[in-house]
Amino acid sequence: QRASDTTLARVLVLGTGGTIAGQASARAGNAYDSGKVNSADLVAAIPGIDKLARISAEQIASIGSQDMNDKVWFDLVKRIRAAVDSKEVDGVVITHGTDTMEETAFFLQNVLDTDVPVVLVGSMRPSTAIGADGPANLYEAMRVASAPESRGRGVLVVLNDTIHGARWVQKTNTTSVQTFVSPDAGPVGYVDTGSLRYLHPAVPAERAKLKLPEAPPLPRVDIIYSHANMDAAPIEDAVKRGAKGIVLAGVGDGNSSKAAIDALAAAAKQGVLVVRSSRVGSGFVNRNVEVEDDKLGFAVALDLNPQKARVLLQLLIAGGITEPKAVQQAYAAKP
Ligand SMILES: NC(=O)C[C@H](N)C(=O)O
Repeated sequence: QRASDTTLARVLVLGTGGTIAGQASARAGNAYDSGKVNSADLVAAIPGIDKLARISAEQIASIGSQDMNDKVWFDLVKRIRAAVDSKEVDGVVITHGTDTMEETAFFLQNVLDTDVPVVLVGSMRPSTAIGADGPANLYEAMRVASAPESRGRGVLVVLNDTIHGARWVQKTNTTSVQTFVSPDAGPVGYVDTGSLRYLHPAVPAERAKLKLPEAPPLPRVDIIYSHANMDAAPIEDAVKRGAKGIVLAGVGDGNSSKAAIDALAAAAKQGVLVVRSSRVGSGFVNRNVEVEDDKLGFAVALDLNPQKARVLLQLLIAGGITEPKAVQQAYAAKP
């Protein structure tokens, strides 16, 4: 960081861990431990990144994103809001594991109310790997976060030269560096070390304007995975353990066996909010096609996959929403 660089954007890097901060382990040839390198060291190792922005780095957590949790989410929101409110930043980069990156991105999108670019970045190979993808991804995320044309696009995910929107992005491959895709919408743009291209102009976000409770945890919402020969037990168990909402990761267009649908209807009657989504990985779940949503009191997740549908339902319940109709409206919004 040089004093003469005051024309450069100010970007705050918030580290949470993940493979991008991973280090090789002796367990196996390709083994590693997530979240070992802090974000300041990740940035310092990238030649030329200081020419993109005036960078400050802080550590919020050091975890694999399989351990991502409400506390880290609330801490991220608090720090980002403080930075935005005090006008100390022009952009934010969050280093994050890829496993639950889409959930964190979607959560932040629903609760942050700012035009400042917030960009999540990770990697599929640890920092010590041959051909580590983290440095290029982080460089590109910095480019995106520091660019004025990234303003007003909501929360973004950058990996492998591609920029995705929080609503649409999902991890689709267990190991490939080309793991993130947006099956129902396509990416919002492309970035490499020399260029940044958005495919469409920024449209003002229809924000869900969801109010976060003062402190974690968010209400309990369970995802129930549907399959052949499905009985009612997993749904009845979820109700017994106090789930306030159930997201069905249904077969096909968000469907399940008669026993499971009956159990969901019984849960809905007791005031548990039920949202049907699909385990398929792309496409919309529409209302009343094979399931009588109006009659049974269900909402459908539309394009949201089960893990994102869960986050939204948690936020809605936390915000005091109790009616399936109001739930349905929130799923239709495009924050
Ligand atoms: N590629 C990765 O980042 C996977 C890792 N388990 C994580 O999500 O933290």
